[in-house]
Formats: sequence, structure tokens, C-alpha cells
Amino acid sequence: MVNIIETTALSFGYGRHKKVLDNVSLHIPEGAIYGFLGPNGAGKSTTMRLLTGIIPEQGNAIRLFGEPLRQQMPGVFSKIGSLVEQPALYLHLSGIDNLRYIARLRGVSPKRIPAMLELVGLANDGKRKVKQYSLGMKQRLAIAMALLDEPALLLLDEPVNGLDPNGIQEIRQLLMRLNRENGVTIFVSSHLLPEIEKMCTHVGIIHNGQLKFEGRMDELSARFATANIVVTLGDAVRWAERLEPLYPGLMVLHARQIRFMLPTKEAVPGMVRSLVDAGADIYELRMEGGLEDWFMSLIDTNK
Ligand SMILES: Nc1ncnc2c1ncn2[C@@H]1O[C@H](COP(=O)(O)OP(=O)(O)OP(=O)(O)O)[C@@H](O)[C@H]1O
Repeated sequence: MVNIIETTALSFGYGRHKKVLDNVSLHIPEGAIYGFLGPNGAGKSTTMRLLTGIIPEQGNAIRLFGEPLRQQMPGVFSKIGSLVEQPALYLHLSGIDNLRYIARLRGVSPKRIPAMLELVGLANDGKRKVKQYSLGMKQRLAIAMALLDEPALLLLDEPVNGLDPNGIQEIRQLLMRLNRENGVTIFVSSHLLPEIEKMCTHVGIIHNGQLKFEGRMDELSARFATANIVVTLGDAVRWAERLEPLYPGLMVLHARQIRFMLPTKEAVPGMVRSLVDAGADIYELRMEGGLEDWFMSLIDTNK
């Protein structure tokens, strides 16, 4: 399988400052929706700027479409759509006119504009001035701009930042559709684990300029398939004795708390039901040791 983006020990520092990227090796396979996940300041935007040539790389670590980036500058960028810096939208112009302007600037045919508006769900709003658009609509218009050249690769830096849940969902659905129906490989950064979990096939986790994990999303999820549930209930010791044969490995944490180790998350509702049916008074249920906990511990600066 070809990697559309590949970096080999990519390092970078701004000026004489400390390294912002430290030996980052990324592998983004063709056809992937690759989530680049990390907290603020981890180095995501810097990586995006390097991949899109906004800042020049300091070595020769980046390959795009199987060839070194340095040997393909600037022609390769016609195969890449990106939304890395703030999109420059003309607020007093309509969505269509913004797209026409970009098409002229890039020397591409305006014929694709109606299809692009349709694709990003703005077919009925194309004639409205962009100043009347919501943030989510502006973001979708910016994605339409990035798609005008029919790119094989889309690079998006925090595309859902600042959007409400509805706007986030629209962008997510758009990206999944683009990937499925148009075969676009997508490299998207975010600091939100649940977003990446919902739409990505692959994930790379970066913290302090270092890659902490890279792999398929299902590999990452499988690591956390078991479910540890902490139950707060009336009398932990009595219930533990009764339930031990059914749930081997359970542990009394203190007088009112038991931790159950279940093989999968799907086993949780059945366990809760059996406790309630048996007459237990449950005050609280908490899942522990999931992907979220692991991500937080990974990026915890004290560790
Ligand atoms: N132009 C610059 N000059 C000097 N340092 C910079 C510059 N841009 C970013 N940095 C520093 O580089 C580090 C990585 O920043 P970067 O913007 O790549 O992180 P990020 O993961 O994208 O985070 P965010 O989501 O907050 O943008 C940070 O410590 C930041 O302060």
C-alpha cells in the first residue's frame, strides 16, 4: 500500500528555539482518513505548514505521493487541497463569487463550482453573501475551495475548531463522504479525541513534538475493548461475595465501591440489569481505563 504522506524522522525548530518537532515519522496510507491528534502546542500546525510548503522543511524528511517533497515543489500542491491557515473569504461576496475568484486565481475551470456547493451542502446558499454564513457554513465553503482542483489529498488543520455540535457533525459527515465517494485521502488534525474516534481509519498521536502512537483506529480501540466499571452501591462486601462467581476478578475498592472487569463494553448493560434485579441500590456507575483515560495519561506533562 502506497503512503500518500510519509515523513522520516521529521524534526523542526523555529529559529534557534527548541525543537518543535522531534523525529516524527508519519505514514498516511492512500484512502485513509488519518487523524492527527494532540493537545494545543503539540506541533500539529507546524507539521501541516511543513507538509503544505508554507514553511520550508529543514532536512529532507517529507515524501508526498511516494516522492520527496523537495523534488516536486511547487507542482505537487495542485494535487493537494488544504485548509491550514485561516481561510481568506470575501465576506461581502457570495459563496459562488468566492469560489469563482479562487478558480480564476488558480486557473481552474469554474464548471465544478455548482457540484462543489452541492457536495458541501451549500447548494441553496451559494448566492448569499458570506457575511450571512454561520461559522460552519464558512468552514464548508473553505473546504469547497480546497476541493476545486479535485485534489487526491486533503490537509485540514483543526477544521471543527469553534463549531457547535451541529457544525462539527456536518463537517464530519462531509469528510467521510468525500473519502468514501471521491476516494480523497484525508489528513486532519484535532485536539478532540471523540471526533477523531468517530471518523478516522488511522490515528497518530503527538505530544511535545513527539509521536506517541501511530496505527489503525481499530487497533487502538481494541486495546481498550475491555471495560472496567466502578459501581458505588449500598454494601460492597456483601454484594461482592454474591457476585464473585458471576464476575471473576471483581474487586472491592472500599465499603461502597466494587470494580468489575468485563470482557467488552457490550457486557455492561447486562451486568447493571442483573445487579438491579438482584435488589442492589446503585448510586453511581463509572467506566475507567478507556481510550480517553489513556489519551489523557499519554499527554499528561507530569508523566
Ligand atoms: N511562528 C512561530 N514561531 C515560534 N514558535 C512557534 C511558531 N508557531 C508555533 N510555535 C511554537 O511551536 C510549538 C508547536 O505549535 P503548533 O502550532 O505547531 O502546535 P499545535 O499542535 O498546532 O497547537 P495549536 O492547536 O495550539 O495550534 C508551540 O510551542 C508554539 O508555541
